[in-house]
Amino acid sequence: RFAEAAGTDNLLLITDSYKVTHHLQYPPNTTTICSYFESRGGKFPYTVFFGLQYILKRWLVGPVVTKEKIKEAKDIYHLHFGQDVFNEEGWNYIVEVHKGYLPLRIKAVPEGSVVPTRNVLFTVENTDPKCYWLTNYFETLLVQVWYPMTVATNSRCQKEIIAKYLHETADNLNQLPFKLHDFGFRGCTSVEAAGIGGAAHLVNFQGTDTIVALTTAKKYYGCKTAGFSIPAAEHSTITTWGPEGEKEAFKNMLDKFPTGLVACVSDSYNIWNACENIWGDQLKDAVVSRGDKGTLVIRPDSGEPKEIVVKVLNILGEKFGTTVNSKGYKMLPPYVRVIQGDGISYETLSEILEFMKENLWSADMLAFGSGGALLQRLDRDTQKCAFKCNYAIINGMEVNVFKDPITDRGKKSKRGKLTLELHNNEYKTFEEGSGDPSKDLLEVVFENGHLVKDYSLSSIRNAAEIDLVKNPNK
Ligand SMILES: O=C1OCCC/C1=C\Nc1ccccc1
Repeated sequence: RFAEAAGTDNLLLITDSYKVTHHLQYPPNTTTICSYFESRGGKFPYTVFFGLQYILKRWLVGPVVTKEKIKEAKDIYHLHFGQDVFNEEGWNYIVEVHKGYLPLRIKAVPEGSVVPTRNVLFTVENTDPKCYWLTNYFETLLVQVWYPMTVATNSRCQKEIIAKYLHETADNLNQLPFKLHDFGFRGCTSVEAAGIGGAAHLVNFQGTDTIVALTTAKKYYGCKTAGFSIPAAEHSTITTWGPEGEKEAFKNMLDKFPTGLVACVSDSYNIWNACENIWGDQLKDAVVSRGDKGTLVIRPDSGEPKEIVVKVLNILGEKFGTTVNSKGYKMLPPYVRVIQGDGISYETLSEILEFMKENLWSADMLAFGSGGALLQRLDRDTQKCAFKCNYAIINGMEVNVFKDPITDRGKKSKRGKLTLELHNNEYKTFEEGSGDPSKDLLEVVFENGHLVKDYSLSSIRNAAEIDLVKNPNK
C-alpha cells in the first residue's frame, strides 16, 4: 500500500516543476540537446564516479512511459500550474513511437573511475530529433548521482590516509578493507539514501552495519555479499546489567561469542576502569584464553578521540603486553584490538593516526567507525556537481552551447562536443569537438531505454583501488 517512498513511481513526476514547461522554451526547430555532468571542484581534487547505474536501473531502463502515467501527470500538473503546460503530445509520442522506452543516449566514464575534477563524467543526448526536450527533463534525477559519487570519494580519501599509516607503522595492509566501518544508517535522511550511500562506501571498504547497503549492492551492482560485520554490544546491552553488573555484561559477551571478533562498547561508566580492572584484570584470563581464535574489540565512544585511543592502547599494552613489529611500532596480542566509532571523519582521521604514531602504536591496532560524516555530512556543493547543456542542433546547424557568467567565472561550462581522453597518461576533456571520438573514454551505458553496460561491484572496486594497494612498495 505504502510501497513507493516518494508516493509515486511515475517517472514523469520525477523532475523539477519548471522543467515541465521547458519544451516550450527552446528555439524553434531545435532537434538535438546534449548536456554533460561534471564536478567543478571542491573539497577533494578528484571524484570516484559511482551511482549512475543505480539511477538508470531504478528509474530509466525499460518501457517506463505509459498512457496511465501520462494521464496521471497531466492531471497533477493541471492542478499544480493551474493551467495546461504539460507536454502531453510529446509524451504520447514516446509511448506510440518508442513503446515507452526513452529515446536518450547516455555515455559515462566507467563506474569506479577516479577522475580529477573539472572533467566530463557523463553526457546525455536525445536520439529522436522530436524529443529534444527530453534530455534535460532528467537532469534533476541524474544530478542526484552527486550523493553516491561524493560518499565514494570521501570514503576513498579516508582509505588513502589509513593506508599511508598502515604502510608506515604496520607489517602489511591486509586489514585495510575493514578499517573504516559504516555506522551511518541512522544518520541518513531515508532508507533509500542509506542504501545508496552505504553501497558507495563499499566501493572502497568491506565493513558496514548499514544492512540496506548489502541489498542495494546486490540488486544494482550484482554483489551477493558486499560487506561484513561482527557481533557487537550497544550501550543498552551493557547498561541494563547496571553499573555493578558491567563485568557480568562483558563476561556475557565473551561467553555468547566464544570465537571470532566481538566488539564491546566500554565507556558506559568509566572506560579506564573497564580497561584497567575489568578487561585487564578480572576478565583478563578469559580474554587471553581466546588466543588467536577470538579477538575482543574494545570500543570507547566518548572523549577526545586521539587522547582516548592512545590512553586505551597504553592501558591494554600494560595489561596484555606488547610486541614490536617490522616497522618498529607496538602491537597488542592478536586477541585484543580497539575500534573508535565516535568523531571519525576525513578531517579527524589523520590527527588520531598521527598521535598513535607519535606514541609508537601501529595503526593496525585500531579500526574506525564513521556515521554522519561518512554518509550525511556532504552535499551537492562538496564537489560542485553540475549538469549543463554543451551542444545543440537548431535548424540543422550545430551550436556550441555554454554559459560564462561575468558574476562567477568558476561557473563557466564546457562547450561543444565533448570527449574524455587520456592525454600524457592523464584524463583530459576535449571541447568543441577537438577530441578524437575513437579515444573517448565515455562509454554508452544507456540507449533508447536499454542498459548497455552493467558494471559489477568487483570491477568498480578494482577501478577505484588506491595506489598504495596496487603498488605497495610505492
Ligand atoms: O555504534 C554503532 O552505531 C550505529 C551503527 C552500528 C554501531 C556499531 N556497530 C559495530 C560494528 C562492529 C564493531 C563495533 C561496532
